[in-house]
Amino acid sequence: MNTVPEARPMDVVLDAPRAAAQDAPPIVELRGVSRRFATSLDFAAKLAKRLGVKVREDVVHAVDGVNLSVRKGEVVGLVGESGCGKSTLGRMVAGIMPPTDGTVLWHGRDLKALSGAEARQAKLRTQMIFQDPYASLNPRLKVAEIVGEAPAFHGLVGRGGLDDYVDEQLRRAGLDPALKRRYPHQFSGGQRQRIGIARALAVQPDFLVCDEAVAALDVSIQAQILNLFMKLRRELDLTYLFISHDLGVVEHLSDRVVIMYLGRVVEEAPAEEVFARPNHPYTRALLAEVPRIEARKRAFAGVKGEIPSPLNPPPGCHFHPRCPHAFDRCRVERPALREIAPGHRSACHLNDAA
Ligand SMILES: Nc1ncnc2c1ncn2[C@@H]1O[C@H](COP(=O)(O)OP(=O)(O)OP(=O)(O)O)[C@@H](O)[C@H]1O
Repeated sequence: MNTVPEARPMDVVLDAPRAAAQDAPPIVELRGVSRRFATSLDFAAKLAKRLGVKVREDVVHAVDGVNLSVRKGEVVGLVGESGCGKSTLGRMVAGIMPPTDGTVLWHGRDLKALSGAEARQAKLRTQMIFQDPYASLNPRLKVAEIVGEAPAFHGLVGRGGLDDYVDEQLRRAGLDPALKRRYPHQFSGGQRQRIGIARALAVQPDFLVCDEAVAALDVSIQAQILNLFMKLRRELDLTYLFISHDLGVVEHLSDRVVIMYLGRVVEEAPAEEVFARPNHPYTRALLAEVPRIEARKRAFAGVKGEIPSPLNPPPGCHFHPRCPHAFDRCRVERPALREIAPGHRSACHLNDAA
């Protein structure tokens, strides 16, 4: 395939500014948010259900009673093993998936209570960037159409100014506007991610939810895209929820890190604090004996055993079957996420025993 070479080789040093955002108002706040999914029934079970026969439907507890806020100007890193509910939580934060229980507040207002126009505003101002940009780029549209479609539709720019507007977004995302008549398949993976970012920027968001946004890219390209996110943060005053299974990525980028395990938040703290003084046994296991330089490759090397199925999560503390410190209480009682130091919360019964 004839791809265009990477347009802007960049210095791969990550330089996330750790802005003090503790006092800023939350852009999004989740209060006691849960999301369950009924597993899909096979044909016979569906038929039986339709005929009024009681059919046992299994329920996946993807997200279970999460409180989380993302403040204006923050970069929040959300980390956990595959299947722990990160993407589901990200979609609820972005307002594109409603919770089964709990409330999502956007700039202090219940998302469900917004008028049609306000809900559209909320959707535009919060944009999601996904792992596989190619899957969400229409292969039949040229880059200029992909980037220009939404701002034109929403009246953010007049037809006369659209061409220049698209060029500006492409430049911001590190792409040469001269390439805008090309199709997505003519670009490399990193450049496609830049097209996805230009498309998101084109609707003038203030909040980006990045779901494994660099996971599919080579390490050197990952660093370029991460640098781009941080540059955009400085230029456009953006706020980020950065979802990743990769502790290395999150460490470099985040002001605050939230660790999830089987649908629940088990620890959250300023990034330096999580890496210097991890409290929860799960967080400590994640970080255990992971030499900094190797963190990318061995993000979860320290955690023994498999993550249990969210179809049937263990009672009490979900982590107890894998926890070397578990005692009786852990097997029956859900630990509350409580403050153990300023801005540092952990959900572990060991903190009460201490
Ligand atoms: N639409 C859905 N229908 C049924 N189950 C779902 C649906 N979406 C997610 N799940 C289940 O919810 C759980 C959490 O999934 P989610 O994708 O949020 O986790 P994740 O931490 O983002 O994992 P990964 O990094 O592998 O994407 C998983 O068990 C998943 O199979």
